[in-house]
Amino acid sequence: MVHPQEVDVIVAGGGPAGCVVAGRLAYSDPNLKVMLIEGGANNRDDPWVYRPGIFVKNMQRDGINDKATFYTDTMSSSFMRGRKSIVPCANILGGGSSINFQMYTRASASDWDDFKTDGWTAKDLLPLMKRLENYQKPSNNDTHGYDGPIAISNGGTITALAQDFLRASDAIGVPFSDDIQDLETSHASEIWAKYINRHTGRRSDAATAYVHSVMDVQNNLFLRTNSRVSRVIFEGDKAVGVAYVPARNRAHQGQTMETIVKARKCVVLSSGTLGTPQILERSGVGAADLLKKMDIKVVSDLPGVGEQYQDHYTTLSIYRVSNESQTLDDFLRGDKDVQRELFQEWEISPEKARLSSNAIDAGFKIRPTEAELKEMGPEFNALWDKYFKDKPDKPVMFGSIVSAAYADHSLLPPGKYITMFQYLEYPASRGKIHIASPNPYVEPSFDSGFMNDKADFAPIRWSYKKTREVARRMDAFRGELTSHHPHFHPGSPAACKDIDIGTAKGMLPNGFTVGIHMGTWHKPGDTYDASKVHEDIKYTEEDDKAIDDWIADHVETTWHSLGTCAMKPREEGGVVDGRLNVFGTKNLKCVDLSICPDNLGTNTYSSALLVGEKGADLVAEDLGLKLRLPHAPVPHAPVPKGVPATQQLR
Ligand SMILES: Cc1cc2nc3c(=O)[nH]c(=O)nc-3n(C[C@H](O)[C@H](O)[C@H](O)COP(=O)(O)OP(=O)(O)OC[C@H]3O[C@@H](n4cnc5c(N)ncnc54)[C@H](O)[C@@H]3O)c2cc1C
Repeated sequence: MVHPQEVDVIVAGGGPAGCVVAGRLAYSDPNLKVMLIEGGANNRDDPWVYRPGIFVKNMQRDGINDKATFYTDTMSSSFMRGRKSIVPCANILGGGSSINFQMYTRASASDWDDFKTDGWTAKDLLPLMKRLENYQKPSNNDTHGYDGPIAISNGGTITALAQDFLRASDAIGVPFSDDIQDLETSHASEIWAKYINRHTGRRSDAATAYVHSVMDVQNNLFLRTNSRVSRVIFEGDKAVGVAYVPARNRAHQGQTMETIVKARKCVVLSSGTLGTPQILERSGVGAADLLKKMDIKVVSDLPGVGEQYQDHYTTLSIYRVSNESQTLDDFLRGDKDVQRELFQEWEISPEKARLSSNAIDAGFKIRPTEAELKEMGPEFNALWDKYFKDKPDKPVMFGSIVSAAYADHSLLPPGKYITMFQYLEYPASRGKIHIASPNPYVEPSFDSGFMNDKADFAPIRWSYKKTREVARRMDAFRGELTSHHPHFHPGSPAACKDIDIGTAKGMLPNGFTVGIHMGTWHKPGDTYDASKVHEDIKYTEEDDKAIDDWIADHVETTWHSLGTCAMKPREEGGVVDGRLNVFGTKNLKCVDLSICPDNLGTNTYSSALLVGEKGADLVAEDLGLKLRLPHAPVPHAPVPKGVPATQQLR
């Protein structure tokens, strides 16, 4: 199909939010011409996207993987002991939803209320939260939806390790709940849901749900992939179109080859937290000082563009588990027989296959007790008083278990592993991103800001200890993989102990070196006794320092970027108003997670979809349209029944 040079609405960026806006608007009126322009490739029916269990492959940085863009800190950071952080972002249609880990959580009600913007309270947004979901789990509350395009389920299998984790979490005071994504619970564990359709075993990505579904039944949604939007075209302060360039600048000796498409009604920027501010700045919307230095004509002086970058912070610790445990390690390591078996299983019965899962089957949200708070130091306590104390629905940390090592297996000893992820949900640290040139191919200047507020160390330190106590209490626990833990002094009682001797001998029964003794180098742990009553490990100040150094050396993105084009008053550094209009412009909206003025305690796919749904409503209102519900049938997925699932046996 030849693409028109003029449409009604242009959506720049095909992540979750952009897919929702483009798909909802196009479906609402077959006469409305909508163009979605995405920098990455089309994800349609890509088996490396839709098979859930292979998601880690999307994080390979081998020069071939172009499903992600890897943003690297421009300067090394003294807060991370001279290190630079790397934040991978999606570069494919569907955005993060095509490559993410598929973990389903939702923000707390107070997170939305804290936006302090009309129309954006949790109560206002609840109908939209429901509208997007095809919730396929049993539920104990009425906050979920059953007729939407995005499937949420427990996936094909849940490992016994997840049950082991839940039991051990209970033993340290984190109770089990059926559903902690009820917008209120902040201290409990659950079987962690996934963006996987339980009937098809496929990933539930936003492009398949909102865009391919409409393109299958209508011809007014024009999709342009591998095309990077370089800038918005303005007539005065009115957005009238965009210019885009080929995603890879291989032709024409580095010259930019722009194509212009006109938008009769409006332009929506949805290029994500790290993409959208760059487009704005290249278009003349940003801090006037910065733009003038680059000879960019100022359309609207908005110093908040690209500022207040936020994320969640991940540390991970890896543990040995028994040889009998069901983990994905052999599959991930590249064992051909295991890979063949698992891929075949997925082809034959995806509804119950091991690959119809992300192997992240359980997790928790936690808040500290009074006693724990006392140990967390003045910086965090000041933050607690300001941010958490009066908001009982806000968790401080998330923890989850992966039934495998989330690591490069070529660097690990043989064996079976679990990974404990620790996620800081509301960091106080802030970063920023700004263009370094008007040229869309030049890398921006990026400061992740990770750990630049000291208050962020204590909760991560606390949650490392918590998840370690959980791991030690699991029946399957067989030691700590010392390379993936803090380097405690070898004489400290807190020092990590690697694989237990029984597990080592079971794994390498003919090994002559198994169990040899050489001082601190080789000292296999005692045989593990699962029936033992555990005492919490006691940490000294020196131990805590070792944990903080480890945090500085290893803390990373949770891939949950937000906040660089905040929805707040212009005089407070805001970029968009409550209707997502960019201040000082006309017919231009930002609709993605860049608009969040504050953090959201959740894995952010649900929030990106929600911002997309809200954005779709706002544009529809502007254009005098009414959205058509339910949405077009999702390809490959059975039509939702619109009723809550029961605990069906398969
Ligand atoms: C590796 C990874 C793992 C994650 N795991 C989870 C998880 O398990 N659960 C969860 O809830 N969330 C997870 N997330 C987060 C979630 O996917 C994101 O929060 C969500 O995708 C953000 O949506 P968005 O629409 O704001 O932007 P994005 O998803 O970033 O989409 C932006 C889109 O715009 C495109 N783009 C950028 N610049 C341009 C340009 N100039 N022109 C045209 N197109 C452009 C990009 O290619 C991308 O497709 C993960 C994210 C990643 C990257």
